[in-house]
Amino acid sequence: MKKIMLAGEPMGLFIAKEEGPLEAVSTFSAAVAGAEFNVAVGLSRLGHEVGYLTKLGNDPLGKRIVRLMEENAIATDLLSWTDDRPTGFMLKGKAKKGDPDIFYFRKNSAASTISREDIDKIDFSKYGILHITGILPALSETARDASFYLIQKAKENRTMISFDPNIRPQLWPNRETMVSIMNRIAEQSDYFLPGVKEAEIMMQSSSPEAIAEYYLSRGVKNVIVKIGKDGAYAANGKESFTCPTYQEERIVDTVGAGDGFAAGILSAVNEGLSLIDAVLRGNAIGTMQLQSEGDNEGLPTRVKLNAFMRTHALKKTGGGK
Ligand SMILES: Nc1ncnc2c1ncn2[C@@H]1O[C@H](COP(=O)(O)OP(=O)(O)OP(=O)(O)O)[C@@H](O)[C@H]1O
Ligand SMILES: O=C(O)C(=O)C[C@H](O)[C@H](O)CO
Repeated sequence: MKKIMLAGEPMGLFIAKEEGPLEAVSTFSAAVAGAEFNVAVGLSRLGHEVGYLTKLGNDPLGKRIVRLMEENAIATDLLSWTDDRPTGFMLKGKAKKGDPDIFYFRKNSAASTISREDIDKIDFSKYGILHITGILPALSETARDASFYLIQKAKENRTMISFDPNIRPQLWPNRETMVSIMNRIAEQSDYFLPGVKEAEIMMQSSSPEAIAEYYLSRGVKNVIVKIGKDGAYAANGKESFTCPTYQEERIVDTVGAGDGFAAGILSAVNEGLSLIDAVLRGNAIGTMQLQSEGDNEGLPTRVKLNAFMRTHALKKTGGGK
């Protein structure tokens, strides 16, 4: 099996220990966030070799992130350091229900300086899949240029491209630029993994079938639309189906479910599993991730994943997210 490459920004994460507005919280616990970081952790826990292209500030948060990468067996050879910029961080609230409040401190961060020079030294022949999200191109002009350069290099080396839009409007100058860049990247992907609400922002339909048809007709090989508690809809031009997700015991924090889902899909693709088995695994890990507070602590080892899939029933569908 080839390695999987992730590219993006890991951040310090401070999670509120009590409910209420972020400015009133008195106790936070420290962890690490980052959409691509979460996917890297998920893949590595399942035994896949992962490389993570990023840039860290030479500061305590950067050191915390690299320590967590090492603890999770994520290769650090694509990582670089800078003394001039800080590692970004974010605050996350504790929600009674639904998505928690978040606030970023990441403008001009170390990772926002990722550029072509960081990519030129990579030997793409070792990597079977490149996974990126819509966060990297939102970080800065150089990071946006680097995102397209990564895609170009991946294509030249026949490395498959997986793209999760992870739409973060607060990081973009305006909606029009965001949608146009997202669509330019999506159309070049082999695996496109939007949430149904994200796809609606990108192509104005909330019908999973219409979303898949739209991107397949533009050359995407596999479209897998995440539909929250209704699981996911997948299509690749040969087959299409809706796959229910698993019954959860309790939802602790909704953040990171999509990243867990991506780890499930990419691990299965790298292992040569069928589309339906990939989506079942994506659904299982997405559901497992909902049941823990951090953005990546709920991501399972293979033993835990197999036990979860064996002992949990599939949910009955209906009623949207
Ligand atoms: N309420 C739920 N019950 C069971 N499984 C869920 C629930 N919500 C999400 N999931 C699982 O997690 C997957 C990803 O969740 P979702 O559709 O919310 O993706 P997303 O919008 O990318 O998430 P996020 O960006 O918040 O991480 C779903 O496809 C599903 O398998
Ligand atoms: O919101 C972001 O930019 C992050 O990368 C932090 C979180 O870990 C991520 O949103 C989870 O998908």
